[in-house]
Amino acid sequence: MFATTGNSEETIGSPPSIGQSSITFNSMRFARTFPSIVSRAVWRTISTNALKCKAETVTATKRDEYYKNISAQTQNFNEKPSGWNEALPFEAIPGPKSTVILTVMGLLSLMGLKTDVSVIDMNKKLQKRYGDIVNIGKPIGKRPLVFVYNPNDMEHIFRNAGPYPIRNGLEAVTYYRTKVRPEVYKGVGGVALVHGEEWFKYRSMANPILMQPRTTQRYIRTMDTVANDLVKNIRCLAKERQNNEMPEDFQNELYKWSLESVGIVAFNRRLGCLKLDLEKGSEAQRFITSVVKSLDMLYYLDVLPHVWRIFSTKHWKEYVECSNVLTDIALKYIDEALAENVPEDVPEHELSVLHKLLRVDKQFALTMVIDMVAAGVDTTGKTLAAALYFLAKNPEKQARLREEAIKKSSRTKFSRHGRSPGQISLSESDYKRNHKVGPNRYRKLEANHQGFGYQKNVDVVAVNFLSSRDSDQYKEPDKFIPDRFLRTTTDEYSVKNAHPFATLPFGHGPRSCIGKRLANLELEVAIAKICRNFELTWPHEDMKFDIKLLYGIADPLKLRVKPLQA
Ligand code: HEM
Repeated sequence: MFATTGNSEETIGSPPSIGQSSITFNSMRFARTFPSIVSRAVWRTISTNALKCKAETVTATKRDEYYKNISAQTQNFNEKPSGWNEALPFEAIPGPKSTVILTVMGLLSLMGLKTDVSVIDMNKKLQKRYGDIVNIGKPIGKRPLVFVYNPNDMEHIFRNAGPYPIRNGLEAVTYYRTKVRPEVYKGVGGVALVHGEEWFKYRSMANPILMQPRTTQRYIRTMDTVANDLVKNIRCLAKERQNNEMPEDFQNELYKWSLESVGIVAFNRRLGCLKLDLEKGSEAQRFITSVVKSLDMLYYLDVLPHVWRIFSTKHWKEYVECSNVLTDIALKYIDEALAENVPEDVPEHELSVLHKLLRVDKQFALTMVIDMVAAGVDTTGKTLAAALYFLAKNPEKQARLREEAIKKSSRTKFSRHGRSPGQISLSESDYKRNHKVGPNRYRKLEANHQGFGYQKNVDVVAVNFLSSRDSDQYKEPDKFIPDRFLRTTTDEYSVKNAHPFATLPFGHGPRSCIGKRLANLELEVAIAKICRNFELTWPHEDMKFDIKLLYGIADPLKLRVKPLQA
């Protein structure tokens, strides 16, 4: 059922079999060395959460009862919460309100010009000037926005988001699906886009398919072959170039890897993105270009004011062009999967993710796989880029990782949960904390919700990229210090001193990232392989990081890689 069209056969270095894979670098010791901010933070927050929002544990059979319970525990939105009358009106929230910066950025984007306004600096200034809760006003075409900088307020927002948390945004995608290609999407918006009962319906169908550990387990072997292909490409690039330095567009190579990885799950086939000699007009190349470009465009269409609603901007046209390519190729792959005619009596657990989605419904499968690709390429590709950069900058940490990878590779077996006994999750490590690629967390607070002391419906942006680098939360927050996540660390570096909501890389609650297990698997396999096969160095100035749609490296990733005998 798994079609291989990529260049996966050759295994670089050792070891070839999955039980002996280099993914097994996550030994117990290393796991103790590089654990566990997010997992612990998420675990703590989930387990103490008044709403008991354990999205990943919801099974198909129990989900209705589960969510009914959550609803019962949530406040009744028809009643004003206590303290409502004493709360201040929305207008009283301090802030620029005039959205001058966003409007200027929007107008420049309308003219097709790039802006050099640093989102990070802008937020630092806003917080300094107006405090922890800032009224941004109403940017063109958007709802009124409030930025929140304090983890206590973030906690309040997430805990009170109700059973169907609303994350507004991505209106351009919704518009495309409903108005530009209604004949394809037929009103099915997709789990990342819709809200309320409709979201709950899709998410309840998708959770048991995507969030179960055995789903991840099923793809370990193929993730391993994809990572081998990436390693092979890095070897070739190093050979071709002076000083073994990666080319300026190396980030694109990492996007190819992340698309190939998520593509395996979404389309149940190798897409062939990692072929080195990929022709410009080939389907795989068109697919990569469209995915990466459409995500680029979403910064202009979604983050900046929505001028595309008024004029058909250059960015909107490019977005539509890319989305058409993406939609048509996805449709073709889905039709090919449907043509496989999987007998109805094949048990659910033997099916691939795509075939499970197709068993629900073709429309649902289409939106789900496109959402997976849209949400799973940039995020994972940027996280890998940043992780490699920090490893290159920290040779002793890199050596420790390599040593463990090599030592444990031949002994560790995968557990039935699809993890090696000591396998760390990068979401639990400093890699991820350093690279909260999703810089902000969005929630809409509902009507009659008191919010944090202000009487009004508000769209709230929890500015997580600042809180997760706040020196009040983490000592020397910009330093790559994995030991701060050790359970045994009790000094002033320990994450135990930080607020659990200060860093939320995968969000929180029932609407948190549905691809989190998958992303962690992809990253763990790739980082282990790369570290075993190369010594990474960074002989340049420090990398700049910035935010567009996501947070990530802003300079070319010109890593130097010295091939090793793995
Ligand atoms: C390092 C990689 C990734 C990071 C950091 C990340 C982060 C996030 C975050 C922060 C959210 C919003 C959560 C919230 O609002 O509480 C989200 C949502 C989502 N992610 Fe991921 N993600 C990653 C990879 C993936 C992958 C590989 C997939 C593919 C399955 C994926 C699919 C989704 C989807 C479909 C949603 C929307 C869920 C919903 O609205 O119900 N993500 N992700």
